[in-house]
Amino acid sequence: MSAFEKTPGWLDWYAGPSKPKFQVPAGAVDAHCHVFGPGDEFPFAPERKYTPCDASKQQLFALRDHLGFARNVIVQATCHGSDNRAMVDACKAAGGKARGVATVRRSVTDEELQELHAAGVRGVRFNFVKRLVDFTPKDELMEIAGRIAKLGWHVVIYFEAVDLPELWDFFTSLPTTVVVDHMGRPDVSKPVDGPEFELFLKFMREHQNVWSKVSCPERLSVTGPKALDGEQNAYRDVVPFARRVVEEFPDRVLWGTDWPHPNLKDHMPDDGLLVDFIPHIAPTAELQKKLLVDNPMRLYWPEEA
Ligand SMILES: O=C(O)c1cc(C(=O)O)oc(=O)c1
Repeated sequence: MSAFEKTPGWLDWYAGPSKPKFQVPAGAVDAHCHVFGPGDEFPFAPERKYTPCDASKQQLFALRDHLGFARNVIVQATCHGSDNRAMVDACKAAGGKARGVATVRRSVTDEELQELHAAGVRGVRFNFVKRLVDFTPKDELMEIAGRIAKLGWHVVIYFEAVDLPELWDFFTSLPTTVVVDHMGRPDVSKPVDGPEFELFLKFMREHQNVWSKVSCPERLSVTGPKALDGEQNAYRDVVPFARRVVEEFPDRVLWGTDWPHPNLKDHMPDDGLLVDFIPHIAPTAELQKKLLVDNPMRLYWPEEA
């Protein structure tokens, strides 16, 4: 028994995912996933907004192998706050097959940043989703960005589409590569060529340093169908949005499972079927290789790319 009690209604990750029908290209990277604890070994942060189930590094690596991926990028989950130990432990255990994205505070020392770098961390995450984190002043974030820029790291940003106008000036002054989580969470019930998503495309078009993860259809979809029971055409309403980004910015897109899928309320997807979503948004072998191999390798393993 864990000392932690899960948030009421918490959905655990899907056990026994199917084998994807879509075979990912050799060397593919799952560029957005997390580990949770285990809480008894790596306690969740006191300031967390949710308490998840455990999702260990061994379980993550088993999923990687099952789905046919070669590597992972493990993103610090907000339930661990700025205590990066679980993520760092997973990166170290992966034997070079994982990189990390950390959460740090202004008080982080240069020595600590160097240790994170040695463990495989190549970026920091700034989170603006109000249900997940407390507000951090922008001057603190900008100071952190300036420091990590010197290490060659990038900034990952997570925000809701409605907040992009207000955050625009801050985002466009960041001195690093900037990677947007989950396409900036578009409202996919709005038109793909409407003003809200057009602003996001403009953000990428006018700023060559901005990349996007075309991930999380299971989070963004309104009408489904869900990636369950062998469904090969899951989350159809998200396809036009993700495909648009992949086709317009083929060299600045990443894909990830988002396993273990924190805070899903409706259903937990079969991760094998999530992989089968990829050819719908990246329809050619060339786009698939850029999305799954070339782009993440350039960003996270430039010495091997
Ligand atoms: O939408 C979310 O709830 C969510 C949460 C986290 C996190 O807690 O770190 O990460 C994600 O990529 C997505």
